[in-house]
Amino acid sequence: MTLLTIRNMKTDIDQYVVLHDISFDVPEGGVFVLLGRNGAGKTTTLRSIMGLWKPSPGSVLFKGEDITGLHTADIARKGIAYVPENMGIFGTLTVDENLILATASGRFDPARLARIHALFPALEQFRDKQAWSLSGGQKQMLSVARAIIEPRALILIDEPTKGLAPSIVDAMAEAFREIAQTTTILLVEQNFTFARSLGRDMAVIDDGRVAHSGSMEDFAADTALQDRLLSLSA
Ligand SMILES: Nc1ncnc2c1ncn2[C@@H]1O[C@H](COP(=O)(O)OP(=O)(O)OP(=O)(O)O)[C@@H](O)[C@H]1O
Repeated sequence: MTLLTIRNMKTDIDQYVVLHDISFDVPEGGVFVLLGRNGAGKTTTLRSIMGLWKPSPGSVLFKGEDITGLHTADIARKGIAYVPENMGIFGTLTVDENLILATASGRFDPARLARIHALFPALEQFRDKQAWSLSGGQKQMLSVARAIIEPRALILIDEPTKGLAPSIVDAMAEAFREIAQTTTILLVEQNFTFARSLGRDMAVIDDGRVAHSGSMEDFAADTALQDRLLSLSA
């Protein structure tokens, strides 16, 4: 089943056309990866889905319902969470306070909190520490944990491995595999090794357009296409 359908999305920021024409389908379940060079329009695509930029024209369908133009809070209430590149956590609040703030009710579901602690043990160990004092990897884990503190159908995650050590990237990949059992992940990623280890389907954005979409398996096997679209060997 298709969970998210993007059709002919065009997004202007001030007088600039940033997204010219974006269309792709995210199937329910697993990890869908958006790849592309710096400045291609990946973050703008996530922000447009979330209603932080207003695409016009174009449409975003979530579970078949047109959510284009809805307020961001209403889009979130439909079951979509966003983990931005800057992580969006509150440095002077503790780990637990950051998680509580991400709930609608202001209370933890103990079973969900236990699952998060199993996924990211550091968040249990440092639950009373202020978030600014965490390592880069732990902050990233906290930002992902905030997105799954309540059940969601879809989480949009922007470059979670940026600046992280390889061992932390491996731990993140493990956690994402587990999360993707129950929650579809739309992942923007520059780390191709990480992306290909997780992604089932993928699309490449280039200059505000979808330059390629298909299975990750086929894309990973086509080094000429990777070089052309991502300049991986440049
Ligand atoms: N607030 C803004 N005002 C003007 N232009 C913007 C704004 N935000 C993004 N852009 C431009 O839109 C284009 C796409 O940016 P976007 O952040 O979506 O790219 P990206 O693919 O996520 O890149 P990166 O991998 O570097 O994060 C870039 O040329 C960028 O300069």
